[in-house]
Amino acid sequence: MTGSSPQIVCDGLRFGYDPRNPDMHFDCVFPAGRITTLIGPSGSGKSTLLNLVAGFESPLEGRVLFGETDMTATPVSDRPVSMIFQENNLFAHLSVFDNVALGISSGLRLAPSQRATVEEALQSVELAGFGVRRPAELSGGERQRVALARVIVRSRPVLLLDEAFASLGPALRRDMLELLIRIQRQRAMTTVMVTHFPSDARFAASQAVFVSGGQVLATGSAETLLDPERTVPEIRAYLGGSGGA
Ligand SMILES: Nc1ncnc2c1ncn2[C@@H]1O[C@H](COP(=O)(O)OP(=O)(O)OP(=O)(O)O)[C@@H](O)[C@H]1O
Repeated sequence: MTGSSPQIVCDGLRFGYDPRNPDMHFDCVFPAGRITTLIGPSGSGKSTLLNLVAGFESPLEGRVLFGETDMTATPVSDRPVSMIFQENNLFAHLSVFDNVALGISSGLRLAPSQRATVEEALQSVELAGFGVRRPAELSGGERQRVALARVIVRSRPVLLLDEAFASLGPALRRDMLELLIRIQRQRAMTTVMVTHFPSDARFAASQAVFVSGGQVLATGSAETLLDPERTVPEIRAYLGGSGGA
């Protein structure tokens, strides 16, 4: 793998939570340096696919490739990935500053220049001065911004988001997506974003992967795949009458 962000290939992945019944089968490509949205009905396997890419789950067959590198057997901690979940991204007993600093040093031993890096990251997510607080003293949106600040200092080339902003209201979700886009563009991270909001997917993503029944049913440009007028019947049905506001 080169220093730049890798294309991610899920090549013939077979998986089942019951290994005797590998009922999921994923083949797809997440283009290098782009934001891809992973959409599909509830229970279709989106989080499972994301967890296979992150390394939290292991396929029974197939390979996960980051660029030319086969990551299939690589432990989560050794994959060049940052991940943000809907909740519980932060350690409750640590300050906001330390939660971000963990992205640089798991032992929280930081050189002065690294402490400055943490402060800069907090500033860039508009949380300057919040470093001394505990996560419980923040709003849900602020907690997710701390998680984004940690993504900034970790500086990994791959970013995975599993419904990261789902519990926030529409205006705040849009603000968070704008922040995400800004951070993603600065580093050209290969980004995969699971969301249940087609409008969020259309706003942030250039590519889309549609998962249904444990399989990838369609991939392509987000603009086309998420347009009820131009997409395939399965996605039109998923988007519903309103076109998926
Ligand atoms: N840890 C687990 N053990 C057993 N089955 C699981 C586990 N996690 C998920 N599943 C099952 O695997 C299937 C896919 O789940 P997954 O969470 O990947 O779907 P999803 O598309 O992300 O759903 P949602 O949009 O509701 O979050 C579902 O049938 C789910 O019940």
